[in-house]
Amino acid sequence: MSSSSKPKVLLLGEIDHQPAKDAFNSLSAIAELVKPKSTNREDFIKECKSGAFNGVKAAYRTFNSVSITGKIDGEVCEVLGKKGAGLEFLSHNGAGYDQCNTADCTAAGIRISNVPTAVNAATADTAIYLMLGAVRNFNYPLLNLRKGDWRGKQPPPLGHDPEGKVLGILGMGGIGRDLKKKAEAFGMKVIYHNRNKLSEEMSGGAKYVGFGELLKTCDVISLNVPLNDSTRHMISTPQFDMMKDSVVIVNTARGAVIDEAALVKALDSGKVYSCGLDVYEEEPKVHPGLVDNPHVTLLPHMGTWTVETQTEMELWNISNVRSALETGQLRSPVPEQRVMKD
Ligand SMILES: O=CC(=O)O
Repeated sequence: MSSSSKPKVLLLGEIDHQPAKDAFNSLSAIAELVKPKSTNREDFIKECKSGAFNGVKAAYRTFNSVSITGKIDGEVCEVLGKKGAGLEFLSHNGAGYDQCNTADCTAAGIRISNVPTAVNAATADTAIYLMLGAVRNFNYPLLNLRKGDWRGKQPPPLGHDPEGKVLGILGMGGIGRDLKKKAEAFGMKVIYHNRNKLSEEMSGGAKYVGFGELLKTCDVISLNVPLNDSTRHMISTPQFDMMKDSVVIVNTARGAVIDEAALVKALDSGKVYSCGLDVYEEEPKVHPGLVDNPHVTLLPHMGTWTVETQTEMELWNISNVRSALETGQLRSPVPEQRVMKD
């Protein structure tokens, strides 16, 4: 096949791990691999309009490529999709694809895939770390030790044991289910709320409860839902008001699922005992009320940040691109578009 007759694959962002670099480069047998020259959205849109990506069938994108393209919204879909470069498949390297507007992509004939499953264990591990940090109040003594002040002038406040506490998992997808198993090893009782009640086998016997009951009855609440119009700020002041006093909040999903300003107020009032967060409403900005609070456990979006998981995610994402090129179908299309066919 001459290179001009091959479809193009657009790489938006970087592939970091050697097995995945090799897998991506092997696509050159069936596609022309192209990268944008642009480093910002304005230039990227101009580059699309210049025809540089015409004939692009599939694109591999990373979370950080948002710095090149901005959000994948109507404006970007216009120049990349069927009225522009002709992109048909957009493979997002991550479980959460809220940077891509699915309705705009659908309208432009672009089908999206994400990376489920591969992220589960590492993200659930991160939730466990954050939960233990918050429940045991480990951040406060940790800060004193690093200041050379051992346990501080006063003994640090006592933490709590996870043993015997009720963990409510909001969103019982793959990550939620993995977290359930791990939390049970700490002696926690797990209940969950989800759009749909799962089979006994899928839920591993965890009790399904309504949203309100979960808010009212849990000692620890972990957020494991995708960010979309119906989950944005699903936890705000009215929901905090329904929770038990001294509840602990854990978020490894997306920051905007929680109203961050309302969380800071609930922490300041003592309604929320502590929280463990990996994600924030306006990353990389973190609310000063969180940064300045020595009792909360915070990470800078590290949920899947391990060699094994990152490698597995990159390989999975490449398998979506390959499947799109070879079969015209994505391996793991996003739920909103699962019925979309040619
Ligand atoms: O945030 C990480 C992911 O969405 O996979």
